[in-house]
Amino acid sequence: MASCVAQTRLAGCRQAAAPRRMRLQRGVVRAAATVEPRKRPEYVPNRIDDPNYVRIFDTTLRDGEQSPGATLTSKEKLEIAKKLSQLGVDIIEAGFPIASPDDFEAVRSIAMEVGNAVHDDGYVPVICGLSRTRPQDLDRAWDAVRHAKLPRVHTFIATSEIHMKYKLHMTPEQVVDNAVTAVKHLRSLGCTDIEFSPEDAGRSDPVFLYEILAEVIKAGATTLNIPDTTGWTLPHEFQGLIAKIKANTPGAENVIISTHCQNDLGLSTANSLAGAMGGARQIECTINGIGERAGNASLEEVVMAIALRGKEQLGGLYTGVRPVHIATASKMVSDYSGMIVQPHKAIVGANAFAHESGIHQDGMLKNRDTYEIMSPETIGLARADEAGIVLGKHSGRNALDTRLKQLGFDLPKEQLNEVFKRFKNLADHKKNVTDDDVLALVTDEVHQPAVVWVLEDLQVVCGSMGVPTATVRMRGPDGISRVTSGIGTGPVDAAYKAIDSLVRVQAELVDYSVNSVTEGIEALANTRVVIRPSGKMAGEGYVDSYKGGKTQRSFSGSGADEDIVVSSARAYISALNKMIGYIGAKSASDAAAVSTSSMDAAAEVAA
Ligand SMILES: CC(=O)SCCNC(=O)CCNC(=O)[C@H](O)C(C)(C)COP(=O)(O)OP(=O)(O)OC[C@H]1O[C@@H](n2cnc3c(N)ncnc32)[C@H](O)[C@@H]1OP(=O)(O)O
Ligand SMILES: CC(C)C(=O)C(=O)O
Repeated sequence: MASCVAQTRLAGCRQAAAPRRMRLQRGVVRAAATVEPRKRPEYVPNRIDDPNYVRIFDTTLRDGEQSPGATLTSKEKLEIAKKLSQLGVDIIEAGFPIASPDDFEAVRSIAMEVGNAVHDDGYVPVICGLSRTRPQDLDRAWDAVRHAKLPRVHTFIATSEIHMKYKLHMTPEQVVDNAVTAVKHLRSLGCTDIEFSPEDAGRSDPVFLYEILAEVIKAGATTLNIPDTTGWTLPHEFQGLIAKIKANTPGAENVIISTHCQNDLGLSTANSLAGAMGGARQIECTINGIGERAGNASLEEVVMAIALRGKEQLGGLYTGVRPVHIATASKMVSDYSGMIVQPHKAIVGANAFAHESGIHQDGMLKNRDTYEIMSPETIGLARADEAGIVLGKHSGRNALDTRLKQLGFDLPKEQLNEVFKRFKNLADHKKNVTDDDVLALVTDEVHQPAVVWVLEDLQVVCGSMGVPTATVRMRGPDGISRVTSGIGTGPVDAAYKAIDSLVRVQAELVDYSVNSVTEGIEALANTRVVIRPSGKMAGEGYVDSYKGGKTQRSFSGSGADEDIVVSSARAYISALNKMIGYIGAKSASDAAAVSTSSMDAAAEVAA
């Protein structure tokens, strides 16, 4: 017989996730190594003054958001765009403005804010919006990006036989006509940085590609992006395709050729690099490789391959990206999108710098270059002891703040105080507070949607005897704290039932996962949930228009705590807050209905 009582800030009932394999502390021996970006050439849409410079076009916010299950709020998109600017990508594809009012607003605010925040060295990212060839799409896209210092519109139409015949119901002549008219339309609006993509180029007739591309160049396109939309091609084929397009398309020498490689055969990074060897000087990619179906070329893989092997093996290619921000960008995208990074993912996976077996560990202890082709510091994973700061029970605010700044987080005082409080609680139970722990706490405190409901306390009674019961105390939107209880099939279910009865919105749990942040029984638990409106709330207003009006919108949330039930509750409340915030953004009357029912429920409980 077993039973337990778990309380916030008490360690009881902790179902710690499986301890991780032993790993060596990273960066202990080796001095911090950084890959310093070289000065980027001045931005001119259709020309790059250095033949070896490759533009990095990030499409995390557009193709990345097309990942099944990923949904980003406008605020999250803005935060990610700021991070991409810090990372130094040349172009940010911020969204598909015609897709929904939300998407339009997100692209517009990124254009206004990030697209005008010029860095000290004069760099500012180009802000791009995607558009079909339809005039209303083009107008909307231009409207969304035009306030950026460097605005771009990216228009596309499919050119493979199968797409033209079955999807578009157009003849090749109609497709060429649509493409040319679209480019001319953009020119007439005043847009001078125009990207054109022949969708499904990887399966299109190359001769038809030369023809349509020559026509859009004449009409005024400045970048020709060659998408391998279905991830069909092999690296040597894709390299050949790019080289042939450059050689056979009249006017190709006056524009930039770009790659956009999907990952259906796991070849997107290889194909992108092969494309660059074929003469492409823009590579489209996403953080963590997220994207439609199996995803897109992963920015961190492309950038690090060029940084490490560009000089020797890729004819001297280089990019303007600052790899030291890769780790924080990866974490932010994973947290916001709910798309967990697999542990063995190249560059950014949890195991990417972990060494498991004896022979490897022996080699690493003798010389880290035996098994590491890059140091973790290169991508921003500097270790605490490198900086001379060991975070623990006796650390103060200054040490925590300094470490956070080294990790890329400059928190305002209030947020720092909140993180510090939780750091101290953790340090009371955990001997070594690692960077991963600190990052989990920051994510939990800072990367949260606008707070509507706050968890104040939680207690669960569970075990093999009796009914699992949870009691929660939560502060509502009116600032009043209320307490209620719920029963469930297990402690997490009971906690969620109690939360539901206070918040009173109907939501279905679609996905739930828990990971330990570090190894050991005292590890922080990191929970991620995905929820969807259900019951009466599953109506029209909550349908995800971005995904073509066909799927129900979902909301992800994450939470971290030493206590697995508390971490689960925090994740659920974060997703609920996001859902309530979205409802508020969609319709003021709906929002009022939600908060009234939330408050009514709370008042009933209080009474
Ligand atoms: C390869 C890519 O990743 S392309 C980008 C894909 N991204 C997205 O689709 C996400 C955003 N999409 C959406 O929100 C919606 O699909 C919208 C708002 C764009 C359009 O919604 P709807 O008007 O309901 O159209 P729906 O999605 O059902 O069908 C697409 C229509 O666009 C047409 N179309 C597709 N590509 C193009 C193009 N490049 N230029 C012109 N028309 C096109 C299709 O033929 C179809 O037309 P039809 O309705 O006359 O048959
Ligand atoms: C819009 C284009 C570039 C695209 O995403 C694709 O073809 O995969």
